[in-house]
Amino acid sequence: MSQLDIQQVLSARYVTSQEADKHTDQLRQNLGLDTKAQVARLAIGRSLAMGKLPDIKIDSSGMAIPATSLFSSENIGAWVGLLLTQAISTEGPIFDNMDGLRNAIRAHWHRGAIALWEEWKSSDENYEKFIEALIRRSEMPDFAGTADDPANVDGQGKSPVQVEEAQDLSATLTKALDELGIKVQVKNSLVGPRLTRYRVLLMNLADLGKLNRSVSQLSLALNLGANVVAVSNGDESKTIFIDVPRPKSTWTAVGIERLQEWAYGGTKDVNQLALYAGVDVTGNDVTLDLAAAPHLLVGGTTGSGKSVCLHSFILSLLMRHKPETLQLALIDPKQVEFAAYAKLPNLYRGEIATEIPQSREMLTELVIEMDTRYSAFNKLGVSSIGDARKKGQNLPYIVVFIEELADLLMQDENIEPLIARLAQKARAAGIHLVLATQRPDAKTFSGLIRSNIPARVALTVRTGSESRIILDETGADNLLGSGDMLLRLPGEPAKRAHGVFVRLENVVNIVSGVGK
Ligand SMILES: Nc1ncnc2c1ncn2[C@@H]1O[C@H](COP(=O)(O)OP(=O)(O)OP(=O)(O)O)[C@@H](O)[C@H]1O
Repeated sequence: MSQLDIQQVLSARYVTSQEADKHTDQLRQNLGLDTKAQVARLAIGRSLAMGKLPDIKIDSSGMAIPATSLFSSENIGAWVGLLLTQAISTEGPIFDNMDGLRNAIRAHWHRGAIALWEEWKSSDENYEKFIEALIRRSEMPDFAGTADDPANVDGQGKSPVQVEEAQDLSATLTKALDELGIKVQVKNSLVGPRLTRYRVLLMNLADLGKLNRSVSQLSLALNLGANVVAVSNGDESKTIFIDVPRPKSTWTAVGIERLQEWAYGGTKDVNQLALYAGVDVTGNDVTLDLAAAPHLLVGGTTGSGKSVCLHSFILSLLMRHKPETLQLALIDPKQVEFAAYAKLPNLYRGEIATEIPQSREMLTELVIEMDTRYSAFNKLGVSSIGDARKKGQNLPYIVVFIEELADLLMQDENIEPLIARLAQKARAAGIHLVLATQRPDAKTFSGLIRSNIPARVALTVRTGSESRIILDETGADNLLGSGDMLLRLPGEPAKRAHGVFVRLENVVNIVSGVGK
């Protein structure tokens, strides 16, 4: 039975972390708000939209705010209700006593304040841009639905499977296009995991240009955010595909079973580093070979699904390789994301680098490893890991995952040359990089690193210019969040994929089987 008593809830003070305290004050000043409680409410609201709370301990050495200032006595019931509903719907820690409530408020305040502060910085500290990004999020299709719910995951790994029935918009689409002066006939439609693909016959081919210019109006006419509808060439002359996003309650999440089916079902070619990105608009597998790529940047705003995407890449490799053919070098300045891999038998140096000096040492050692491999190749008369393997030299691939590139580059100027060197030269030595950042800006991703990391994954970003930094084109600013991504490989057009929803228990399960 719940031990929450409204009088107790109302008379309590709620304490935040030191970091959230600092950002709350910074945001109050920068946004010109009167009280820290206003920022705290914004932060808690922001965090409520970000999915399950991570299971980490958060300090309580920040400021305390009385309940009546934090929420007001009229609204506190609604806030507690929201916190509880979010905990239940994300399968987060459910609370029924004062300590649980205090922890939930502290965790949301902490996570939301950090997210808002990051978003403020990514908006170039420009008030309009910041507010525009916040509003744009709320204009996206209804994400408050249940796609993260296991019920939406197709246990057989087959897709598409609908949860709530998807609405057929053929008539609305035809009418909206007619109003834009474009006559069409919808031939049929296919309900994909998150979007419905309408196969449309253009009555007059000359209207194609007009249609491409009217995507934004068409999106708005369908009551969606600007530009979220995508138009592409169809499979017959005069036919085009119009992909229309649906409300989240009709999405089919891509479950771990889908990744396992691919990993265990396909050929285990040890000369490939196959990564499973997810499924495309119509539900087919989207994959890439990192060995050919040869290095990858994963960029996206906070909460867009970067960490989940990195887990799906790491698990793809672990499921197809044995420790003898693969080592993982993990660098995680955020300190928590890779913790579940700490006991992997094929962890490079047997540790996860979470501190800057440790990360620099690991990267230095990787450069030495690369040079040592090239000397060995010279002696063997070969020039790549593949040829060395043919001559019996069985070196493992080393894949380096860096969770938050910007943190490393900003905190130690000696790190950039090491990453640049690996990006330039490590490929033939069998060392590959996967770099993630939530700050896709020119400072983080420029120069030698940029020109030597040709494969890119963009999850949702705030602006077209952030999308261009990652992909060299816009588009990621109109993605749907929650692991929706654009994958761009050298010389190929960008492909859309909806990522695998990997949960912590999936990681723990798969990691426990490695090497057995
Ligand atoms: N493929 C997916 N399918 C469904 N939901 C997803 C998927 N990927 C991510 N999500 C949802 O988005 C939330 C945030 O994902 P994730 O933690 O990976 O974001 P992030 O970009 O790493 O954020 P941060 O930079 O703040 O760590 C998840 O908790 C989950 O609810």
